[in-house]
Amino acid sequence: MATGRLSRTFVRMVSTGTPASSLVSPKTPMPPRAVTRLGGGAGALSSRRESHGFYKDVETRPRVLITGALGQLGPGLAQILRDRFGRDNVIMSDINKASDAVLESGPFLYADIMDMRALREICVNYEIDWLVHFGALLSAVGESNVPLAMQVNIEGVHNALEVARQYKMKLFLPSTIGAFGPDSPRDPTPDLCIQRPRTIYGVSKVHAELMGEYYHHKFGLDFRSLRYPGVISTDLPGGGTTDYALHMFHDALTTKVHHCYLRPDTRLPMMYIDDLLTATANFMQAPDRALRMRTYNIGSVDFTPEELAAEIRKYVPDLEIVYKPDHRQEIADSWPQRFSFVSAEQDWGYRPLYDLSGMCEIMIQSLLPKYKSAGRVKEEVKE
Ligand SMILES: NC(=O)C1=CN([C@@H]2O[C@H](COP(=O)(O)OP(=O)(O)OC[C@H]3O[C@@H](n4cnc5c(N)ncnc54)[C@H](O)[C@@H]3O)[C@@H](O)[C@H]2O)C=CC1
Ligand SMILES: CC(=O)[C@H](N)C(=O)O
Repeated sequence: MATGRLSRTFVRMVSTGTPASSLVSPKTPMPPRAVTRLGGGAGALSSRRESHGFYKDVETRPRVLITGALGQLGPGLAQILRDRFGRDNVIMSDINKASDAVLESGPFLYADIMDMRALREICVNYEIDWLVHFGALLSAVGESNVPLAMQVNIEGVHNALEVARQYKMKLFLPSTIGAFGPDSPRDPTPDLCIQRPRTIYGVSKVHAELMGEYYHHKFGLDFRSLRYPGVISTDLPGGGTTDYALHMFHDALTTKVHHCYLRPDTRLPMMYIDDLLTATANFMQAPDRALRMRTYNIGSVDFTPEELAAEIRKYVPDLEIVYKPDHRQEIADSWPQRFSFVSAEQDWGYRPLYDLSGMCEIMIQSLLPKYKSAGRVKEEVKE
């Protein structure tokens, strides 16, 4: 069948609500772990692992499902895991419609994390070994819709935990600097300290950390979590408090004016996406014996809006920042200013590569050609 025809069929299946587990991009039929040795046609996915004959590959080539994979972090993590475990062993899923680029890149499914039956079906039918649970509402969006944030960030986590327990999968779900609050030590914030966050996002993440650790101790679930700082990437973020930093890069290259919703001296921990995704993949692969804890802080730099602006002005000297703090200021004021990640360094060899100037350099280098080709770069930028 022609790809174009299959593609339209896929879109129709999504929009008419066909059960999640039956939706695989036909552009990317999902073969078993190692098609070459199976010798069957692509797409001849069996529900019985022994028919693949690759039991021992579970360690080195696990099959991974990523929920909420269409956000800021999912596509990048899918890419890294596909490089390590094979394209078809990493299935992206979300409740949003995937772009052509995502559909071309590997298997994609519709999966709502609130739909427990569909999650079960996917995990059984596609023999999922590792569940990466990214589906969530971030801090600013969460505050504007608390009931939905409670559903997605709390009930969704319950579903992920239960599915992972029932089918003996490894579960990774990220936590955040937002899991700390104004009573936590903020400079630096260690792994273990008082956690009394003031946002529904933070509360739900502390809940996820504690529930994951409880499932680990009670049921032996291989639960792992990293507390991420604000993530800097060329892809735009999904509604958090740290988002200003990404928008500042985009505004610098286009309008040269950034309206900042935080005060100029608001310090927050941040890191570049490549460091974060590599760390996540390494942490998931780290031997269990190396982990003294199930939840670790990671990070690399911390800066304020005025420090970031000063660094970006090395490329765009006339960048103007207009400060107009809003409700997100209160959230930022309750979060860590500097993050301690010595335990991650000691236990499983965490090593970030990008400092503030390296991060700015790669962001400008990556964004500039895109904006130039779109004819949106306002004037000369120092490369
Ligand atoms: N991006 C960041 O700076 C940080 C992210 N994190 C965590 O990393 C994870 C991924 O973050 P991002 O990619 O930035 O988030 P994002 O907001 O960009 O994407 C979240 C995705 O979840 C999906 N989603 C929402 N409701 C869903 C549902 N019911 N079922 C399935 N999917 C659903 C959305 O469609 C969206 O594609 C989240 O758990 C977040 O809390 C933690 C700290 C920092
Ligand atoms: C740090 C985060 O968890 C996220 N970027 C947010 O600002 O909500």
